[in-house]
Amino acid sequence: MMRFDGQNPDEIAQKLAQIALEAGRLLRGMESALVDKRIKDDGTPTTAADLAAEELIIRRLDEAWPGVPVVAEETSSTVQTDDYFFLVDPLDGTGDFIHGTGEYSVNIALIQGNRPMAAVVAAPAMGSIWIAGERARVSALPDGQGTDFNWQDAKVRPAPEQDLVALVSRRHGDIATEACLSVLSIGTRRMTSSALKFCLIASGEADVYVRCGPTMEWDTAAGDHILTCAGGSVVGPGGAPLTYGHEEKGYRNGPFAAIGDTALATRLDLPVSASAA
Ligand SMILES: Nc1ncnc2c1ncn2[C@@H]1O[C@H](COP(=O)(O)O)[C@@H](OP(=O)(O)O)[C@H]1O
Ligand SMILES: [Mg+2]
Repeated sequence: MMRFDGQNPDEIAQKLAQIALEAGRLLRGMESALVDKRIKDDGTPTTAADLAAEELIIRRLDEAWPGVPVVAEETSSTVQTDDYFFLVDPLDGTGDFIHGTGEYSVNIALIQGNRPMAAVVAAPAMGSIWIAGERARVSALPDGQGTDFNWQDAKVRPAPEQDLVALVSRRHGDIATEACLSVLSIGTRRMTSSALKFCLIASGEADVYVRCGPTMEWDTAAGDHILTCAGGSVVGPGGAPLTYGHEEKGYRNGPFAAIGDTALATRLDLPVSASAA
């Protein structure tokens, strides 16, 4: 298998950005097509766009890094992970893609062991992209057929004493998440879909995102790495970082909190397991 020893994580992240840019253009081109959706076993929708973007990303990853396993949303059950593997959500926020809010993203993370080492989250319809290798950076997505990014460092902000900005899922809420948020002094709640929630915290535009309902590893790995490299953290119950590659759990995450200011961790009280959908 292809090894990554000695490869610079920031250069890997830049290559991932090119792949996400191409996948994002494909998705934008399919936005106005009549969306024929199918409801999966977990109750979430999938479309031809999810499948087309996933197929493209897997092909490009295999060209760049032959033989590295790719665990992707639509085909995860057929893949065996290794020391290194990719986690891919080709279209995170499929519901938003269908409803036209533009709040969907392309998420790709390279995992080494059980933690991410390089990642991209692109939000094609919002025109923004975030990457992280060792440092987190953000750029506008190039227009037309352009390929030039304008990378700037992404950095979290210190949490204000009061009036925190919390991001909450537009489509999935649960009582445990509300209970956890109620102990923080939240001033503004902003509904946002997909991995954009991690990235807005990484860019210092929000403070906290708590999720106790079900999510999958490909929903969180890339955003987790970007936020962590921007100075924040993503923690599970007890304050431990999330770990990835849990095939035995069907790649399901437990509850987690994504925070910009790591001092917020002591104020959180997450339940031990994820709540029902
Ligand atoms: N019952 C369930 N089981 C597993 N994952 C679920 C789920 N309900 C929602 N999700 C996850 O939540 C993601 C959407 O989160 P949000 O509402 O914050 O955008 C979905 O991503 P996809 O749209 O990629 O399927 C899906 O993976
Ligand atoms: Mg997703």
